[in-house]
Amino acid sequence: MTVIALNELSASFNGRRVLGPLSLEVNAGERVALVGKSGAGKSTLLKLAWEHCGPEIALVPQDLGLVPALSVFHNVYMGRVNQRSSWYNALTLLRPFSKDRQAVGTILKRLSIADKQWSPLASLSGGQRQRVAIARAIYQGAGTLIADEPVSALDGPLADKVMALLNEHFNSYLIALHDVDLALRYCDRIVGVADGMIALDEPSSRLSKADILPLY
Ligand SMILES: Nc1ncnc2c1ncn2[C@@H]1O[C@H](COP(=O)(O)OP(=O)(O)OP(=O)(O)O)[C@@H](O)[C@H]1O
Repeated sequence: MTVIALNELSASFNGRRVLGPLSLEVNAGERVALVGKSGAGKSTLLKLAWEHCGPEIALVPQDLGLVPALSVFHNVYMGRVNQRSSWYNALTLLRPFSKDRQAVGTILKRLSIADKQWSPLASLSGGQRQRVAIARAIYQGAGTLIADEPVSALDGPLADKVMALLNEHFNSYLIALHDVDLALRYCDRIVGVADGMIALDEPSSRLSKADILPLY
């Protein structure tokens, strides 16, 4: 089964083509890293992919899409806001139900930010905010994830921990990663983008770092 299917996709800004035309499929069970240098077109590709295939696919956008005025809990809860009735959401805004507090707390604990559950998002660091956006995606409960550099603000051991958690929660994903070692370690397939086109598409098991570095 295909979970992400893009057919002859292209994108232009101000009359300049920055992506495609390209086609890309991600099958259920495939964890795909999108790699390539800055400006290659990865974010544009991910945005279009989510527009074509969302909203049942979880998303971690590059700008995270969090609400600074809300608590960490409520930002994570947003992952399920469309799955709940409006009265349930209104009550949650005032006084969250204990089962939701627990479920969110468990995810935050795995991301080493359980102590921040009731902090305003605005008081968090960049790396902590990134983990809140990841928690929201996990809480959504979708099987597939699209994420744009979701661990870019995390140090080495934490980035490893978070990638392992994503592999635990998502059966399939398409994730832009600038860290080639992480891509090779956690993803089954590497798709390289250069000048808005797919320049590499291989199983990770057939690639070494040296095969990917020419894309940069
Ligand atoms: N809103 C926009 N208006 C004009 N040009 C844009 C816009 N967004 C992206 N571009 C251009 O499209 C091209 C691809 O950008 P994109 O953000 O997709 O690259 P990227 O590979 O994700 O880069 P990075 O790794 O730095 O995030 C770049 O040349 C960029 O300048």
